[in-house]
Amino acid sequence: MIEVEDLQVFYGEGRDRFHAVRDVSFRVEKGETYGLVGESGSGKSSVLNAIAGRHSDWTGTVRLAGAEVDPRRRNPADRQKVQIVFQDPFGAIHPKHTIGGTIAEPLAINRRQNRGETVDALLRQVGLPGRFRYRYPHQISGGQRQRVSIARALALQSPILLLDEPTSALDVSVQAEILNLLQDLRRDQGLTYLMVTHDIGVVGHMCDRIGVMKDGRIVEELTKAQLVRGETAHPFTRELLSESLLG
Ligand SMILES: Nc1ncnc2c1ncn2[C@@H]1O[C@H](COP(=O)(O)OP(=O)(O)OP(=O)(O)O)[C@@H](O)[C@H]1O
Repeated sequence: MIEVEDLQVFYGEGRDRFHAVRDVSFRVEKGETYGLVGESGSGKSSVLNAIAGRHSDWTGTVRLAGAEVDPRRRNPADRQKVQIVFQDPFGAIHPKHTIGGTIAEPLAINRRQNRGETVDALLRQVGLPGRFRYRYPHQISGGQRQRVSIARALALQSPILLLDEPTSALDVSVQAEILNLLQDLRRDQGLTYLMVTHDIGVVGHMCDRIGVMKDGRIVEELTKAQLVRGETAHPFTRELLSESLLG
């Protein structure tokens, strides 16, 4: 579902040009969850934003659901292949729009019919009552807001979700609920996930494989089984895992 080859991501121009991601290649199979982990500034979000079409200064090859996409997503069909769920559900939702309006926005932009029914179905899928469509973001909890972000990301039936630290801004008590919801959705709808996380607990709960990033490169790939057995070849990964476990 996701194939990335020799991805290079840049920021800035001229003398300020910064090469943030170097020679990154990986693939994610349909139905799989692939985690990108690594210290702050290692390039995880840059990879996600390039794949999402949110940052266009990159070279390399990105194939989504079998077809190559260009950095600017000139083909409108490419814009519906991936959706992104952000860390901070409050920042991602317009404070003056109702929940129903927020979820319906991508449907309206894409001129989809039967938007009311679709919003009801999406609320149900993320475990929120239908009456929530009339509420505003400040009237619901952080966990409920993240459910709304997920509902909106599901609206166009994109086969790939990019998850950028989807639970790190939430209370510990609701983190597992959101992770369980994401797992159920992945299973029921055959979705493929690429997620960025700092949290080794989230990796253990969600990821089939991880790519460990350092200084813009993937320095090691591990399956969940290798991770659980501590079979890491790279000293940096061992350090990262022990820090996460301690933290
Ligand atoms: N808009 C930008 N302009 C300039 N440099 C940027 C920009 N965004 C990111 N960078 C730089 O690119 C590098 C990778 O950043 P990125 O946000 O991808 O890392 P990350 O691993 O996701 O970090 P974090 O876990 O803190 O989000 C960093 O050195 C960062 O300073």
